[in-house]
Amino acid sequence: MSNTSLEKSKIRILLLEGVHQSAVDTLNAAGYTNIEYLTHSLAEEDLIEKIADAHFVGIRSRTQLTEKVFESARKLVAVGCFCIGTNQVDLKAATRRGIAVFNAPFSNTRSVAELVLAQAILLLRGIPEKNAKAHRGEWIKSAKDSYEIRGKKLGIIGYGNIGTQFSVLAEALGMEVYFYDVVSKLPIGNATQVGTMQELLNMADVVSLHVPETPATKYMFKAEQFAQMKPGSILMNASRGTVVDIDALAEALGSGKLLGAAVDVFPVEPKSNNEEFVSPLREFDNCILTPHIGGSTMEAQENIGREVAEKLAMYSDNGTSVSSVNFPEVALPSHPNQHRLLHIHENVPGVMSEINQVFSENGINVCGQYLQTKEDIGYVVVDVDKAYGELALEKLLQVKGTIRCRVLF
Ligand SMILES: NC(=O)c1ccc[n+]([C@@H]2O[C@H](COP(=O)([O-])OP(=O)(O)OC[C@H]3O[C@@H](n4cnc5c(N)ncnc54)[C@H](O)[C@@H]3O)[C@@H](O)[C@H]2O)c1
Ligand SMILES: O=C(O)[C@H](O)COP(=O)(O)O
Repeated sequence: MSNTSLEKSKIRILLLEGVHQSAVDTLNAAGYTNIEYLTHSLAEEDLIEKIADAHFVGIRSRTQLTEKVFESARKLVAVGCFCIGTNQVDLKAATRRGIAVFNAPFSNTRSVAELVLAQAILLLRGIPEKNAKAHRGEWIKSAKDSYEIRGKKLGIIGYGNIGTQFSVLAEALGMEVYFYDVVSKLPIGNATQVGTMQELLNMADVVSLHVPETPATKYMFKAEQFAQMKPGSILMNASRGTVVDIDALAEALGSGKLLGAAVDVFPVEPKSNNEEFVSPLREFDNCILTPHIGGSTMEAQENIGREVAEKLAMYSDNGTSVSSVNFPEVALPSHPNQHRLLHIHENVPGVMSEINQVFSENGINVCGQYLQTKEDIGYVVVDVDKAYGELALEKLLQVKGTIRCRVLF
């Protein structure tokens, strides 16, 4: 598969799921105007049809980029996830095809941390239930099961960008913070890392999940973990819907084991705002249900739009792959008066020597060369005199192990 440098007006960009206007503005400012903008996600068949012509696609957490979808994405150069999670993308399938995947690892983390902090306060005061009842005409003026957040123990599972920010905010309100993570982490403030999840669950008044979706986190929170929680404690999940067994949570709420819960992410989420939200948790007034809006603030979305669009434009303009989640990371200078060859290949012995032979055997002077490998793939970028760009591309495409190669003018 190959690509020569396309005029920017011919580079087709498909943006889905209503990414912020800042993404469009950033791409336009970089000269990319051939943009199809949709406010919703697409069902697999429609996506397969639309993505066939796209060079770049921008998605959020809802769009599933599967092996089957990539199979039809013959022109696709890169994917921009305008969010943190990349579990909706078959990264192996993308990598095998030399498609770089980018995301926005930080921009919405503060928004999530603020939301869970607010939820912890509301749940400890029994507000969701009192509010729901008041809407139905009931008046529950009572201090029963109503607590201050000050002095309570917060247990964070997954002490990454969101977990650490929540930790700092919670300490500022007087919480005692403990965390469990598979990696040894530097505690921020006075937080304490504990050795096992059970230890955390046995002591925490509020438990909050902030892990990514991985095979190890899939249903990591089920009946066994609810049994280990303190009676009258709270569970919050703004990570991924597959992390918690929802039936076990419904059971823990139904039995009165938990004081309350807050859930922002679900194993199955409606595909659009027009679809009904179905969940066994709907019956519980002491469970805050939010439609996967942890990162949905104006600030976060605007920043994400700009950040990911910049990464896509940069990769398209000069091959820079810094902060890609699946690709060797190469930071590249501009290449005035030269042609830049971007060669993605299987990371096996012999490929680089064959690539270098292409230049020596054809008398092509190399003006700059940058190489990085990551697991199964290698990414070499070679700048040559502009007289030789086309020839070098033709020869590089014949190198055994080539996944794709394009030249930038
Ligand atoms: N609700 C939302 O709108 C929303 C918004 C942003 C992010 N998220 C979700 O939150 C997740 C966390 O975001 P982040 O920015 O803090 O990610 P991060 O990568 O910075 O942190 C994740 C932490 O989880 C830890 N971890 C991984 N596997 C674990 C396991 N099995 N047990 C314990 N700890 C484990 C990691 O070591 C890391 O410290 C994202 O992956 C995303 O799925 C949801
Ligand atoms: O991974 C993320 O950043 C969050 O789940 C937010 O996803 P969204 O962009 O679909 O709201």
